[in-house]
Amino acid sequence: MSRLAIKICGLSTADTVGAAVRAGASHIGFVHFLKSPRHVDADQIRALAAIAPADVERVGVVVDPTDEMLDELAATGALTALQLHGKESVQRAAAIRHRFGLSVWKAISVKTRVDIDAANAYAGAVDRLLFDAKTPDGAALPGGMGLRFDWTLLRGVAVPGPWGLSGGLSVDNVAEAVRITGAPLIDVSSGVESAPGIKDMDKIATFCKAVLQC
Ligand SMILES: O=C(O)c1ccccc1NCC(=O)[C@H](O)[C@H](O)COP(=O)(O)O
Repeated sequence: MSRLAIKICGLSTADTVGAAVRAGASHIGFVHFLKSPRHVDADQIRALAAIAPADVERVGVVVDPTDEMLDELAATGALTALQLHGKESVQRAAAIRHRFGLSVWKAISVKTRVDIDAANAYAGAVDRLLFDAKTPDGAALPGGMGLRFDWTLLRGVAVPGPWGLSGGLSVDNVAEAVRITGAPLIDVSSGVESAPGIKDMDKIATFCKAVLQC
């Protein structure tokens, strides 16, 4: 079985980028969303991304971004992928992929099987689907809330193309999540923090170790 990919999301310091890389993360994520406690601006993303070796994918997380915002991020030359974490339509996702020439991920907010099925519409329009827990109406953030969904909804589902699992993962539950879903990529944020927006280097190390043992 091939090694699972790991994305540590919401990094905002050089130390924690280093910790993620040393622990074996294949992807590092930078949240560019002002309301998030993990928000980093374009200059910070440029500096943080430069710390990682070239073979580590650098994912910019955005929510219903404007082209101007994406122009600024793309101009950093720091990102290999954009993760669309808002209500972007299939057409908007495809247009972003075409315009910016970066790999495009679409986060799919999941509560029921209907949400999983709706992801099929993005087949061919994006490079990866990321199944994440749907946050409640009125929640402060559309992701990074430490919420999980019913992983059995993904059991036996033929996802069209590369995908990943996200939402409420931690060292205590990630092996079960992988066993149930068979996810090829695991994404985590709150589960490796000591407080919202504060990544914990030890938690990053133990989480990655647990994933790599799956
Ligand atoms: O993390 C954020 O603050 C965030 C804000 C706005 C949109 C998306 C955000 N995070 C996206 C991620 O990829 C998270 O890793 C994912 O939602 C899982 O988060 P968690 O449940 O905390 O592990």
